[in-house]
Amino acid sequence: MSIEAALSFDNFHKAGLVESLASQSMLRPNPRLEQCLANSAAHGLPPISVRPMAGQFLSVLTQALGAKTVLEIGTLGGYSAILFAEAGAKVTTVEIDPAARAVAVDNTAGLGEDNKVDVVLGSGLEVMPRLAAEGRKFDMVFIDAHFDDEWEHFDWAVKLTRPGGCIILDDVVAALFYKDLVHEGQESFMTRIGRDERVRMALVPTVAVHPMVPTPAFNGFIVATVKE
Ligand SMILES: C[S@@+](CC[C@H](N)C(=O)[O-])C[C@H]1O[C@@H](n2cnc3c(N)ncnc32)[C@H](O)[C@@H]1O
Repeated sequence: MSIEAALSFDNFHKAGLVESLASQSMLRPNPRLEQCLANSAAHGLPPISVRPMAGQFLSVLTQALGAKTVLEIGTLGGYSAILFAEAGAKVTTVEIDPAARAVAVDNTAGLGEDNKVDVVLGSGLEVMPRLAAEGRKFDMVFIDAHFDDEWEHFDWAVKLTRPGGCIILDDVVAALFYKDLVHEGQESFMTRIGRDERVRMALVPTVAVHPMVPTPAFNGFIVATVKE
């Protein structure tokens, strides 16, 4: 096969197969995560937690950073919160929907003192200023709260992350398309974040299967580190 064929756009059609091959070889069985997904589905939560491979990335990142404290905005049933906790962090996770919060409390029960999950009911923009007023700082902040208030969540995340710590803003590419912000010269939450001198950052584009759409989805996240 030629290099051109190896890099062909058509290969995106096989993104699902590549992800499945990678998942089969790289992911290990995890009864707590499996139970979390089953219990979340049984309670009617939508299948929108991070995909298993993306979750594994978050887990590896937590360990690589040595993160002991993680703040998450958008808990759903607690799938990603469990990954942060199992990677060794104490997790504060914020969920606006009381029904989802109750499922997450159930799913995250029984973790140890050093990696327990505190599921706070409220919106990110209510809870983040409160945490900042308490002087809280986190090693890592993960923002995964639908396509809303990206800049505002990111701004608070910078204030709540220790110097050298890390922020992940998920679903950036999908949000840009959702809000019709993909045009030459277009101002957006991404360009605003891009001008933020408090952080260094990169957009990591992804193509992955998603249970809600039949074809592989083009998405991506911003990873940023707060300057020392
Ligand atoms: C994509 S899901 C989170 C998935 C979760 N991080 C995981 O991977 O398991 C988004 C969640 O954010 C919650 N949410 C939406 N807007 C929010 C906000 N402003 N503050 C807190 N939670 C919010 C939704 O109710 C939903 O449960």
